[in-house]
Amino acid sequence: MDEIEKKRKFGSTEATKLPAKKQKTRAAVKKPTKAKRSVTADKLQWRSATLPDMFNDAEGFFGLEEVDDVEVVKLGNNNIEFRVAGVSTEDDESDEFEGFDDDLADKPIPTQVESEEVVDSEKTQKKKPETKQQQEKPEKTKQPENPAKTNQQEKADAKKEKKKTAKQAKKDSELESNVFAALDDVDMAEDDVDLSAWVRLELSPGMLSGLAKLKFTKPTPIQAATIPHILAGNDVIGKASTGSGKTLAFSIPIVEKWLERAEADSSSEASKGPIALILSPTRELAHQITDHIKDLCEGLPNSPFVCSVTGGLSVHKQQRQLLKADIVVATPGRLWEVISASTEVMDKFKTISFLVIDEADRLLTDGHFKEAEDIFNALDRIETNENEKDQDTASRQTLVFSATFHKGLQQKLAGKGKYGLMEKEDSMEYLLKLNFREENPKFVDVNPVSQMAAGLKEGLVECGAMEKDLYLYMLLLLYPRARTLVFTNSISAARRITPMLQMLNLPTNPLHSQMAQKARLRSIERFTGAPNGTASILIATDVAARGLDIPGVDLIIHYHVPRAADAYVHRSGRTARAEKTGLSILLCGPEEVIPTRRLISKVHSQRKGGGKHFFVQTLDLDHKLANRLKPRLTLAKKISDASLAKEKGSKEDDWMRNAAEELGVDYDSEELEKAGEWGGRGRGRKEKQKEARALTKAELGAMRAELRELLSRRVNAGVSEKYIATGLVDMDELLRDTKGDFLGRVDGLDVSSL
Ligand SMILES: Nc1ncnc2c1ncn2[C@@H]1O[C@H](COP(=O)(O)OP(=O)(O)OP(=O)(O)O)[C@@H](O)[C@H]1O
Repeated sequence: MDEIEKKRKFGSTEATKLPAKKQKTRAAVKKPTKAKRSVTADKLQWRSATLPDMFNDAEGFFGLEEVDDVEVVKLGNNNIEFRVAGVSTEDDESDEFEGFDDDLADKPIPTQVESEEVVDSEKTQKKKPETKQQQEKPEKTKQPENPAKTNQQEKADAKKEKKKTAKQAKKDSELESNVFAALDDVDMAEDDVDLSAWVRLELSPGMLSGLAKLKFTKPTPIQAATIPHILAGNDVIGKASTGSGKTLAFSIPIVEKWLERAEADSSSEASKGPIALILSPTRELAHQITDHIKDLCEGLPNSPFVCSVTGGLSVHKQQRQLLKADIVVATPGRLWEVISASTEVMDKFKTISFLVIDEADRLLTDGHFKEAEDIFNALDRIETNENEKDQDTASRQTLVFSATFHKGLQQKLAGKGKYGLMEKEDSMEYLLKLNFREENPKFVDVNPVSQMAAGLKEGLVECGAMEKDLYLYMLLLLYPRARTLVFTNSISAARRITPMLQMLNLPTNPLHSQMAQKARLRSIERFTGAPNGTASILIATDVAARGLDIPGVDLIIHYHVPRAADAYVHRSGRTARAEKTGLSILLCGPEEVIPTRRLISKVHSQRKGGGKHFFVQTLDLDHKLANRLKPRLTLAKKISDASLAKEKGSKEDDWMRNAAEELGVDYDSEELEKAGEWGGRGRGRKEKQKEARALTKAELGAMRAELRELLSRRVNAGVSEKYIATGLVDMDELLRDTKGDFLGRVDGLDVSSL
């Protein structure tokens, strides 16, 4: 950017009037020491411009590129020409860009012909560097003026050449040994990975090297249990806890089959149509699955074209991509929109060998099923047409995966076949909407006892209804180096909590479905971008609950108790993934105690045995400390609420002003309010909003200053002689010596009595 800025500046007319010193330098380099050749813009050495963080170049959106050492010459007819340094034997002093030529700026612009002539003469001078053979060949036509001198010269030249060749050879051999060393490193890295645990699955060598590159030394239990069935051609329903590698459980066999197909059809260049369609309930998850498959295929000599079809790109573009796709990962709504608009695209799907439904219990219920059903029906239709016969069962394989399935699935699916299932109304009737190829899909449940990841610890904090913000703040202080995901049940709560925590100097980002896609990606990026060991907080709704594999999440806080048990399982599953550990804490208000007990008993029902079982530990936070933190929290809340209310108010004002204009009446917000706009339900809240809006800039400024002062003051944590100084102190450290007064006399929640 700097370079470009510099060039732009020099290119302007003011820039031509350089200070005397600069003019002098320019005069010195003006001697043509290095010939330049003309090239087209696409031949220049463009590279991506690094944007300052504030521009947040999500997805390379700005797409800016920069280039160095290029002279831009104005030609006639508004044309410009790019000149770069050609091969030169002269010294390199002129390499530094010294601005545009004064002559060019001051002189009339040359005509097209003149400038072309210049370029041509340069071209002829500089043409290609001579080959070694040409250099060695003596020029027959030219007679030497002084043979003795020429002889000497030739000797010197030959010596120079020999030296140059030796130097080059040395350089080459160094380069070669470096390259081989690097390759050895890669081989070593792959050799180091013991893949014997994968052998039983009989995967191809290409696939094994892909897994070695990912450093996955052994299959996870769900992979070991399902891959052989999928490779054998069975329909599979796979259940395994969150973060247990379900994505690769279906992706490895799909890519294996694609490799087989590609080898068999190596004669044909054109895509035969996709081999697999993978459906996912959210965009983020679809992109994540796509990336995961791409990572797996990275080292393959021949890899499939994986294409995600979600909102965000134009329908036409996605249709074009679908025509050449080998594996399609899609959200149902968008896919249906894209394929139902083109029979050509729709027809491509008759080659599907695998239909995968990830997060099946969510995708086949909720509001998603209508579009998913349209897709299934269309797939059945084109397959039937293709085979020109009525079909009861699909010829494609159906693979269904999730960490949670409705209660009763285990007994009902295991070995009883789908017809047995149909009779039971409370069973997985949504699975029966799928046209399985087999009567008995293989049901694989690798965690029949617990749905929760093995490395997960669960805790609960009981607090007053109005104290949730305070206890959330305390927990965040307690884990000051954690990557924490806080779940709320509503978008408005996520919107409110984010600025409040930001006011308290905590690095917080929001994530909910009313944010634009780019802002969502940016939030996740910022959340994950914080260096390890530093605080990073994401306040999210359940849009982030399913499937997201955000690396290194340490702590989940349920600000609201989730409305359903499966949401609790999936939210908590964003931590303790891939055999790591993590903590999930529920903030439980008085009105949430009964639903919480019900929820925990449901989630841990399989683990229930005789006696007391404390799967969720109650954490007793220090109320004295809470009281000391209250003033800063209250102030932060007031300031952020005021900012939100002002923002909301000005939007409402705009809306009312527009409405009044359309009606042709005068706008008077007071009048309209009196006329009932603020009355009725939620009046108290509206009153508060009104108060918050009424705060002046000066009042807000004073509150900010007070908060700053509070945050800089130390708070006596009541633990030995140590203090909380700012929002970012290691409370773990503080608590290390305590006798349990803070983290508490740990009482378990007795699920056996539920
Ligand atoms: N064989 C393996 N060895 C080590 N890590 C693995 C292996 N397979 C997958 N992983 C890693 O485990 C993590 C979790 O995998 P994945 O996202 O597929 O989990 P999941 O079971 O689909 O979880 P969820 O139910 O939350 O969607 C990923 O980071 C993935 O790269």
